[in-house]
Amino acid sequence: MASHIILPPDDADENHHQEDGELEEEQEELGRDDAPQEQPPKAALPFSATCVRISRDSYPNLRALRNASSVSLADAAYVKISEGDYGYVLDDVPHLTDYVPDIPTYPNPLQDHPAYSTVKQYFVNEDDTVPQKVVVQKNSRRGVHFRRAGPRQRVYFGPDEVKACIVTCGGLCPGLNTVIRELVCGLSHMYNVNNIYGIQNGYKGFYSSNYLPLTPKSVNDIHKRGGTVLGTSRGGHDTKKIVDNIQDRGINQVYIIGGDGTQKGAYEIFKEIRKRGLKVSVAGVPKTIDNDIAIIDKSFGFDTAVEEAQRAIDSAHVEACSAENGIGLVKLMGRYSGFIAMYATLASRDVDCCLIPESPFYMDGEGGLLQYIEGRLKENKHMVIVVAEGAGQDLIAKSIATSDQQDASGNKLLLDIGLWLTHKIKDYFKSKKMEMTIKYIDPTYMIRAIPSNASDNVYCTLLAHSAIHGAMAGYSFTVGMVNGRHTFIPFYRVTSTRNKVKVTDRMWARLLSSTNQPSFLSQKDIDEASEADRLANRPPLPTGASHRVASSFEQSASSTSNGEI
Ligand SMILES: Nc1ncnc2c1ncn2[C@@H]1O[C@H](COP(=O)(O)OP(=O)(O)O)[C@@H](O)[C@H]1O
Ligand SMILES: O=P(O)(O)OC[C@H]1O[C@](O)(COP(=O)(O)O)[C@@H](O)[C@@H]1O
Ligand SMILES: [Mg+2]
Repeated sequence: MASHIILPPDDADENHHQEDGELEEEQEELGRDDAPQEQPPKAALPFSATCVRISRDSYPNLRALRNASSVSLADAAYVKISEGDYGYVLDDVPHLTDYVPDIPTYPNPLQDHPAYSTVKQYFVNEDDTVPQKVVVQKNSRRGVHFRRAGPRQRVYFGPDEVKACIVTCGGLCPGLNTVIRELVCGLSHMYNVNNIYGIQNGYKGFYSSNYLPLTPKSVNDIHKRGGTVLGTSRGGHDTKKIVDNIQDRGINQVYIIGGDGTQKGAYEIFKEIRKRGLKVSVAGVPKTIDNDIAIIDKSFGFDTAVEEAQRAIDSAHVEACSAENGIGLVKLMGRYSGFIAMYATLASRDVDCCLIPESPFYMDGEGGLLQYIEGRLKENKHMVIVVAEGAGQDLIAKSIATSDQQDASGNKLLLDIGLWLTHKIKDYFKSKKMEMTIKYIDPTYMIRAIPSNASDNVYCTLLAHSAIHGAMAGYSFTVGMVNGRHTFIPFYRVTSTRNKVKVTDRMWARLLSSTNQPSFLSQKDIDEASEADRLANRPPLPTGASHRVASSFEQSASSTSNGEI
């Protein structure tokens, strides 16, 4: 592998626009290791001593990488990249040794753990990385890789040294308690850590509440409950106060569970810790019910939420079928991304129309939603509509006065698209003098305030363990599954973009073909999508795609974004 590179902030191009995503079988067996080791002394540099500062202009790949992930000028200083043969790029995560000199290392206590003694090749090779894109052609460059998660042979914290804390922030999500439980049990059982604290009610709990001591006993049953035993909140991120408290209380591992906003907060905390030269690992565990965090395959709790959303859709279907010209309308979570609505629709097969924020639609006239509903009722006598809460906000704004209110985290407060649609549909059929009934179901928090299902529970366990292994090994990162492998992802990567349903990808096409709804895309929209695809070096959409585009989208290139295959 070639030299490490940290992109310097001083040559960053501020105005540049975007141009352009189980451990054992492959591992080398790594032997036992018993003695603590001193690191070779390093000069105290502002950046990693193992890193070479280079001019970004001389590295077109790095420029593309930086542009592709929208790294801000300030954050360019923290980007840590290595290049290898055939276009291999490692988008690496920060390590304690980047800024703290002479840290001793210790043998990983797992090597003496009876439960793990049966595992032949337990430790991950330090050089293991995971590709962001797994679909390649013969001449493809190897592309961006992330450091593989998993236990390292040597750790950067001594047996009694660790003082860890756990915080949950943002909205609820099934599985939060499982992650908390597995962080506590994993730290305790795998690394013999006894000092673990819970921060109460989100970021503000760092400086405004007592820290709760957590033990495997105190968290034993919590995975069976929804919510978070620690409490959560939006707002309250004060970097200086938070890091002051981390420093004053001697915390050296910070586990932060939360969504895109929370991971941005984790990044700010990491930067302040680094500025102060503290020996503290920051590990983010991404949480989002909307599945909108970039890079990762899927967020924990998402499957559970989709399963619960099914129940609402089933009820809507029963109501719709039992009335003459019955419409069942279900509103599901999804502020900016319609993954829950899309997957619930695909899973249900009872849905006639799914509306998401990524796919603008219109109500009136030829090809509009009202005409489609009328046709569907005449044909089938009932229909089910699923709408993501962030869909159609532009339409509501046109018809009623709106204000730009925000929640404590700065998220725009949405208008109720479900109620608005209900009134519009009723008015339309009244004007047509056509009998119909509409039943509006809004399960809101019911899909996220539940315990996680079996597969999410296992997923949460693996995420928690990966976070622990990474923190013990001295890294700061967001943990995430990429192409089925657990990885350490740089904070800036998961916070610089939001994952969205791509309406020009196959998954949305599958949905269109399963509901048979109009795509609401004009030829202009399709042309623009084709151009975007072309710019991203993907095969363009076939020309001549028309109003119903499902079948033509089937031929478009496969995506590497999460949730779409
Ligand atoms: N850009 C940011 N910098 C620092 N903290 C942030 C930022 N955005 C959000 N936060 C904090 O992260 C926490 C959760 O954010 P929020 O957006 O509400 O939820 P989520 O993490 O689920 O996306 C809040 O305490 C909020 O103050
Ligand atoms: O009412 P709250 O608690 O702010 O949460 C509601 C919002 O949170 C969300 O669930 C998104 O939160 P995530 O960060 O978990 O993706 C939205 O779908 C929803 O609008
Ligand atoms: Mg969010």
